[in-house]
Amino acid sequence: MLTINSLTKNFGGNLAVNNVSLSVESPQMIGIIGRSGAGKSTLLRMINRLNDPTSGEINYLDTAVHSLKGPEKRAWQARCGMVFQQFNLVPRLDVVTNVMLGNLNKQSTFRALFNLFPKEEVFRAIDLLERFGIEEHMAKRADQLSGGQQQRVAICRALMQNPDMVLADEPIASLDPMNAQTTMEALRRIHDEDNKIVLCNLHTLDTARTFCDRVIGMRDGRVVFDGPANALSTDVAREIYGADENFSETSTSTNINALPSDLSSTVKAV
Ligand SMILES: Nc1ncnc2c1ncn2[C@@H]1O[C@H](COP(=O)(O)OP(=O)(O)OP(=O)(O)O)[C@@H](O)[C@H]1O
Repeated sequence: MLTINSLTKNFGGNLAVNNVSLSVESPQMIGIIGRSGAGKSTLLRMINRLNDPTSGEINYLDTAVHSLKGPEKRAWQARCGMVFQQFNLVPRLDVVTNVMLGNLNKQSTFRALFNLFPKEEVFRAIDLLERFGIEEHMAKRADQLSGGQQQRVAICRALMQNPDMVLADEPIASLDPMNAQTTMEALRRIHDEDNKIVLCNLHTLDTARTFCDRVIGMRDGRVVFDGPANALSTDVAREIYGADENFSETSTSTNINALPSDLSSTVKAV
């Protein structure tokens, strides 16, 4: 389905992504892990063409993604739903309008500016909010929601255009453990129920193990591990993170059960 060949991105001498090749043969939930600066975001941003590759190829079915330009490139970007760490919602707009903005490139800016959305789009947005358990907040301003609720709104917005795949760039990095779990469950449902590829940059190993079928480990722009989540041993993690024997997985954890017991019970009680 998705094949990446010798993909490289060079930012003025800084090799952010270095000769990466990988292939996704069927819809999978894939976690990309690695320390800060390993090239995870740049890889995702090349797949949806927010960044142009310096060299290499990205092919999806019969589309040569790496060479798309103009309207074809924008059409491709509509096929990749993006979810960002900071949600990127419009804070003063209500939740349902934020979701409908996911279809912005399919409707005129004039209509969007004046909130003139067709009824079917309003219903579709509400259906998505219902699906992820946030319909009761649909009339609130986006900035009145918690971080986890905002991230689920952002996921609904990404789904509004019925994308072929969802690319999530550190979707839980700003969330507390409870909200991180709900957000990962929502992303997993997109894979399980809609049969879509979900590619998700993550900082935490336990999240990758719990929610992903496959894990890609990046270090210094290269892929240094690509395998099933259950093959992600502590030794492999050390190799990915370039850490020594003092490396502690719990220090990267967002799992409520992996937190110190006093804090864990506080979080569970909320
Ligand atoms: N627009 C840019 N201009 C110049 N250098 C960049 C740009 N974007 C990323 N880089 C550099 O490319 C390298 C990889 O960055 P990238 O953001 O892809 O890593 P990452 O693994 O996603 O890190 P993080 O987890 O901190 O987001 C870093 O050295 C970064 O400074």
